[in-house]
Amino acid sequence: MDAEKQQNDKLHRRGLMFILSSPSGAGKTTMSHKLLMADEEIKLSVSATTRPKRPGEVDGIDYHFVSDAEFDRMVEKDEFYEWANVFDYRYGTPKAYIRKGLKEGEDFLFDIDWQGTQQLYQQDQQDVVSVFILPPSLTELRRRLESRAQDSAQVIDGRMERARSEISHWAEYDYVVINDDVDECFVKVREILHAERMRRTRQTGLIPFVRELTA
Ligand SMILES: Nc1ncnc2c1ncn2[C@@H]1O[C@H](COP(=O)(O)OP(=O)(O)OP(=O)(O)O)[C@@H](O)[C@H]1O
Ligand SMILES: Nc1nc2c(ncn2[C@@H]2O[C@H](COP(=O)(O)O)[C@@H](O)[C@H]2O)c(=O)[nH]1
Repeated sequence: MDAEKQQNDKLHRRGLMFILSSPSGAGKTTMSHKLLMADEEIKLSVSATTRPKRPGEVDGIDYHFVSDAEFDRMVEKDEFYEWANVFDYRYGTPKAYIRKGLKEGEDFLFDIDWQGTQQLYQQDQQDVVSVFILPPSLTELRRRLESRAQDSAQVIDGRMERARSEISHWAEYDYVVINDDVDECFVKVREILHAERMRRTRQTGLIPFVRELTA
């Protein structure tokens, strides 16, 4: 067990909502997978979506793939923390699982767009940490979307058309990182998470700890 884990075990703290956003193809899914592999204390918030499954995606792991009717039902029953229309489909964060985990001090990773980020800020500002990932250039962004080879040319064109407007939201985020080299970008994302966990206001166990320390 490393020193940071020991510290976290000793001092209770509030869970945080760690958001990664970017224009499509800039690399937030790549960063999310690396973070989930490297950090056993953070869990993915699995969104519900009406978009069709891509090759290799697994229901319940990458998304909860739901019908339009099921999404309507979830909206009606107020089961989402936030939801938005993105690229002709609907995406939303189911509420129950996240609320319970946060109360217990768990951290959650969100791969959501700027609309969802704004909604989470409005509801729960103190627990949100947001990171915007920029591509090094739009040429490279298109190259990545094409090399991922999971979307049709028409879908890729649509995502490229929206890239500028997505990027225009960069200044609404707490942190901005450029994903040029995967490993360098990942180190930065991980450092942000580590530092945010140590924020005094999140470490609710500090007061009793210091009291005991100085008794
Ligand atoms: N720094 C990088 N250099 C080169 N390729 C990269 C880099 N980061 C990610 N990629 C590749 O670019 C493609 C798009 O990345 P990824 O799927 O992570 O993007 P995304 O932001 O999650 O997109 P979406 O919003 O469409 O899900 C993938 O094939 C990924 O392997
Ligand atoms: N507001 C939300 N946005 C979400 C959610 N889940 C994913 N997303 C965003 O949608 C686009 C497209 O994702 P893709 O998997 O189809 O490429 C991307 O920007 C995601 O971040 C959500 O629950 N709420």
